[in-house]
Amino acid sequence: MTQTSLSFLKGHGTENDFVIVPDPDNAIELPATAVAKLCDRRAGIGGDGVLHVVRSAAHPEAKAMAGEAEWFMDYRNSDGSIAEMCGNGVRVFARYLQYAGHVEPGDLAIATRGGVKRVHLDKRGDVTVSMGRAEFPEGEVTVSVGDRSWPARNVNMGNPHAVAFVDSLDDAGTLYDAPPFSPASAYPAGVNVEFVADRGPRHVAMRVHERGSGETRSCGTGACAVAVAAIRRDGVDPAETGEQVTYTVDLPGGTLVITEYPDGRIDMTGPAVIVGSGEFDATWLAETAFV
Ligand SMILES: N[C@@H](CCC[C@H](N)C(=O)O)C(=O)O
Repeated sequence: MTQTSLSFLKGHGTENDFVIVPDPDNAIELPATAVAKLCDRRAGIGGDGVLHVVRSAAHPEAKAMAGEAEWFMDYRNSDGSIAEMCGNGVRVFARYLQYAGHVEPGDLAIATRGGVKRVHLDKRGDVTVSMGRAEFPEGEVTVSVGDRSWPARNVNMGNPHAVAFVDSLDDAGTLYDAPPFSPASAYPAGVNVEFVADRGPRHVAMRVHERGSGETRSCGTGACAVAVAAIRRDGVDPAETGEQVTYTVDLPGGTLVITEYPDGRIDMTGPAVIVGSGEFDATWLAETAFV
């Protein structure tokens, strides 16, 4: 069925920005070309990705989670590719549910491809997400910029990350292109690459090149990957010390606070903002070929 009217919202979390498309009954499909057009900053609304808001019961990938979480975050990168998880996206998604009157501030659960995420929504300002546990797949990885290379920590936060500690964030260069990594077989489905510099005790700064979106001003899963990599580098792994540990992660678009607990659970706290809302023009919509 061709879509003749559709509304959208625009939101961001530490300037990782999203086009939000409410579609409770999962009535539209989002081909990669349509997502890329929505995210185009000149010919579309513009964003690092799309948050397609669907009731879990109405989406084949989320049905099994419907008993636990009413809403499913169907996340897409700006090139139209599908990702397992988006940490900033899930905070903005929660803020949207409040904005639309679907939930009250407090505790809620959101279904994602990375499983059900528990969220605590302050009335305004911050949202905390329980991000689950990091995994550290085996294997040495190297990332490069020009003729310089760094060893990178392989971290999986539901989605893949390569975390490289550098002296200066300028070492990452322009980040127009995805930094090459080796071995080439390390990330068959691509990877998000983080460059990290120290700012003080338990305080780091990072830049990220996101799979499917390019350099963004923030990445929530990336900030978690960076924090757990820094925690292990600094020898304060909560599983060993028995103490929870909190790191502050500065990104170009703001600051995220990450806590890891002795059982490996990770909480991420940061802002989530709804900027505004609108209706797509019917002609633009028809040309954009939503299915
Ligand atoms: N910006 C997101 C991550 C989005 C997905 C990522 N680009 C991928 O393909 O894995 C975040 O805030 O976590």
